[in-house]
Amino acid sequence: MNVFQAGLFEGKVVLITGGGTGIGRALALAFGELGAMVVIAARREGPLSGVVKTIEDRGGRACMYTLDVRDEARVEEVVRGIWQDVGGVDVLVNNAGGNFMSPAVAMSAHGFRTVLDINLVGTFLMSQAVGRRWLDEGREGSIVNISATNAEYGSPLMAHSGASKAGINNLTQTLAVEWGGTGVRVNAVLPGPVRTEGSDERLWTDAALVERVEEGIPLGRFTTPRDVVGVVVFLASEAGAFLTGSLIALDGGERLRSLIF
Ligand SMILES: CCCCCCCCCCC/C=C/C(=O)SCCNC(=O)CCNC(=O)[C@H](O)C(C)(C)COP(=O)(O)OP(=O)(O)OC[C@H]1O[C@@H](n2cnc3c(N)ncnc32)[C@H](O)[C@@H]1OP(=O)(O)O
Ligand SMILES: NC(=O)C1=CN([C@@H]2O[C@H](COP(=O)(O)OP(=O)(O)OC[C@H]3O[C@@H](n4cnc5c(N)ncnc54)[C@H](OP(=O)(O)O)[C@@H]3O)[C@@H](O)[C@H]2O)C=CC1
Repeated sequence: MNVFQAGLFEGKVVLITGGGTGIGRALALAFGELGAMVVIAARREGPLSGVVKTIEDRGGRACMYTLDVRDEARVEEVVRGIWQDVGGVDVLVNNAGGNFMSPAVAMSAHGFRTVLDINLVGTFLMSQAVGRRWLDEGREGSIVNISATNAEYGSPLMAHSGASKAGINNLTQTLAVEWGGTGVRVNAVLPGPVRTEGSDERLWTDAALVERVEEGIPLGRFTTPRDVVGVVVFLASEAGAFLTGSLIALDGGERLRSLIF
């Protein structure tokens, strides 16, 4: 993004979960272009290695770890490895997420728990493993959580996702208060619907519904990964130095649709 100063994240390590696809991939490429050492982590090796190669081909620095954010022992092992390999983390983006569409009455308890575990428990485990080290070392840091607008007004057909994102918003504000004293900032970005490989496959399968929803957005289009990049980079940068516990909606006004008459 050329609105940001070249080399803005030179000397910084940015860890992005789910960095192999969609929004996470866009974030990884952007931080790479801004000079960061980019560390990406997710379950599948294939998408991760593609992103590392792209960053390196563009002259940046990146590395990857396979992990499932639900696996507490693996999260600890990976974060310990990052501290050993690249000297720690300056920015953590909790982006890994899961979702599928189902009426609440038809959703299995395991399906509900799965999404809560990936989105909310995963965000907690990653934040705790990184935050603990920041507090021990008296080191400043910034966490940006990728929440969603469905956290705020209920989430028909995505009860698990809405509940998990509401939990992420609350966790964001709790950690902002608990960790603010040592210069650790914790914020969240709440995108509206974004067309990505993961969401196209699982959520936006009804073309007529997608068109109707898009038409109702005051700014006339869905959120893009590029929109998310702009706000996350801002929050992680010096320009966001006095922001903590902020929940920033990024939806072109979509959540205000009901106000249209
Ligand atoms: C057009 C309307 C606009 C409304 C505006 C809303 C505002 C926008 C809000 C959007 C918010 C968030 C969006 C996103 O998060 S998009 C990201 C999508 N990407 C992903 O989901 C990628 C990762 N996903 C996955 O890995 C999987 O989908 C999953 C989350 C399911 C986890 O995979 P895992 O392998 O761990 O889990 P299992 O496959 O073993 O399944 C676990 C249980 O879940 C049940 N399940 C899975 N899929 C479905 C489905 N499609 N329908 C019903 N149930 C499902 C599965 O059966 C398992 O349960 P059981 O053991 O009981 O069978
Ligand atoms: N698309 C949308 O409409 C919106 C998305 N969001 C949020 O944005 C974030 C990114 O979503 P998006 O880019 O659309 O979707 P994608 O499916 O493209 O990305 C999700 C990423 O998370 C990783 N991931 C999923 N489960 C786990 C896990 N258990 N452990 C580690 N990594 C995991 C996946 O990699 P792998 O499978 O290799 O593990 C994948 O790279 C999510 O938090 C999502 O909820 C928010 C609002 C709207």
